[in-house]
Amino acid sequence: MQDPHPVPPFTKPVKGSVTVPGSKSITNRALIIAALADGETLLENCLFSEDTEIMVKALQDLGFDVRPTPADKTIRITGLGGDIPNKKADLFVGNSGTSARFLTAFLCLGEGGDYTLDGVPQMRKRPIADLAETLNQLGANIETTDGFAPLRIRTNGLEGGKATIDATASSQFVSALVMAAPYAKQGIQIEMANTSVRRGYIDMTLEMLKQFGVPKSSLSASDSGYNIQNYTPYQSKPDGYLVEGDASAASYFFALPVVVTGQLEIHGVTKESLQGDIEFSTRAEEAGAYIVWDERSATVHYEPGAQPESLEGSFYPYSDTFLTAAAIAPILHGTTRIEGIAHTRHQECDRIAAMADGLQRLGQSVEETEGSLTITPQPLKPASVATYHDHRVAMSFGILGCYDAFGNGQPWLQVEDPTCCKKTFPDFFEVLEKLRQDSLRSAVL
Ligand SMILES: O=C(O)C1=C[C@@H](OP(=O)(O)O)[C@@H](O)[C@H](O)C1
Ligand SMILES: C=C(OP(=O)(O)O)C(=O)O
Repeated sequence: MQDPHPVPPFTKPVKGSVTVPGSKSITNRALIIAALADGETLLENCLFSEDTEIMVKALQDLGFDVRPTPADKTIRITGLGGDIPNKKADLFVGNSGTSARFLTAFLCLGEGGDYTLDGVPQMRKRPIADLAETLNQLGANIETTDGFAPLRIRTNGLEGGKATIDATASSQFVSALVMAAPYAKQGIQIEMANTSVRRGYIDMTLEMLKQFGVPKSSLSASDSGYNIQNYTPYQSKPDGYLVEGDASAASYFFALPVVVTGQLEIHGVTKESLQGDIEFSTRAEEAGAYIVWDERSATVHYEPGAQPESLEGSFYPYSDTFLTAAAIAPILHGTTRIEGIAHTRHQECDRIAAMADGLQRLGQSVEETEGSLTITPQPLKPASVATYHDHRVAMSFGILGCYDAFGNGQPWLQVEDPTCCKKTFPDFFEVLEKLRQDSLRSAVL
């Protein structure tokens, strides 16, 4: 793929269908849970991307039998009931937050192990100290490097019991603890140090514990914390566990008709998703889209000539999608103000700064605070947009680039380092181009 990638605009309303890849959050949780269960699990509709390959490779490095078959989107994995076979391993987690946090807690369950866990330079800046501290309160032995990766983890099983966590920086800390909890000697009772935590992701984790056989009576959740009992092992799923389509990835396709008008079927999504990011569909409706839901798909309609409304308010619960909203703000009517996103300054990159930079290059008026971004549309200028190794920056601006800003069908927005979307959606730009071609063809028919 050319770098920077000139995004070819849609010159006709979108008309077609797209299937979103499997959910990253669910694939990586299911891998951890299935590795802890006793026996073989078949995971279906898995995501095959950098973040899930990192998790698969880490589990293989730990001695698990994990067999991915990308052609049919399945992964077979044999769980060992809480045992971790290899006692020494140096794990590489790239820039995958879920892998880094989930594996840290998972490793602590092993007996007699000595591990290191490290990633790319950006991972060495992403928060993990609060998780390590809480695990140490629960009997683990984790050394950080001044509060960050690389970590050294020496293991002797996890005692568990009561601990406090500050999960302001990442909800993944709590999800990591919750998934390990049934194998901690005393279970885990987590008290939240404060109430600002993105509960949707923890609810997803608790729901998956139940799907893998943990009885409801062994789990309790309240505003102040979570209590997960021990001796509630996961049940393997030899007949299959179906991973939902990725709701964060779906946000790009909920936004596309708002940008280019038309009608788009999105397959693999469900309104009753385990993933909070499905709420972006409601924001697309606020912008003027009309959505019809089916059991496993949604059809998004946007009438040519409609005036897309601006978006306002908190994206805190589903902040992976704030970038989608920010990128389409230039074509919305009025000022878009996005709040509740301070924590995204410590993710794949400083996401607020990255979006502000790209939008300014495109001629937009942008104001940022520590936790918000305000975009007032201005005439668009052709530009090349930096993506800071962040898949969501690349994909979001990819959607804006589909807008035929100058009415001549010529690319005007270039996405730098477009292959960074391999983190969660390796063929994103190919899928977008196919939709454009399909839309051209349907317009001719
Ligand atoms: O638990 C998960 O699967 C995720 C939680 C969120 O992270 P933080 O809670 O660290 O913001 C989200 O941004 C990430 O893409 C996936
Ligand atoms: C923040 C993200 O990922 P992670 O934290 O899993 O690296 C993301 O995918 O937007």
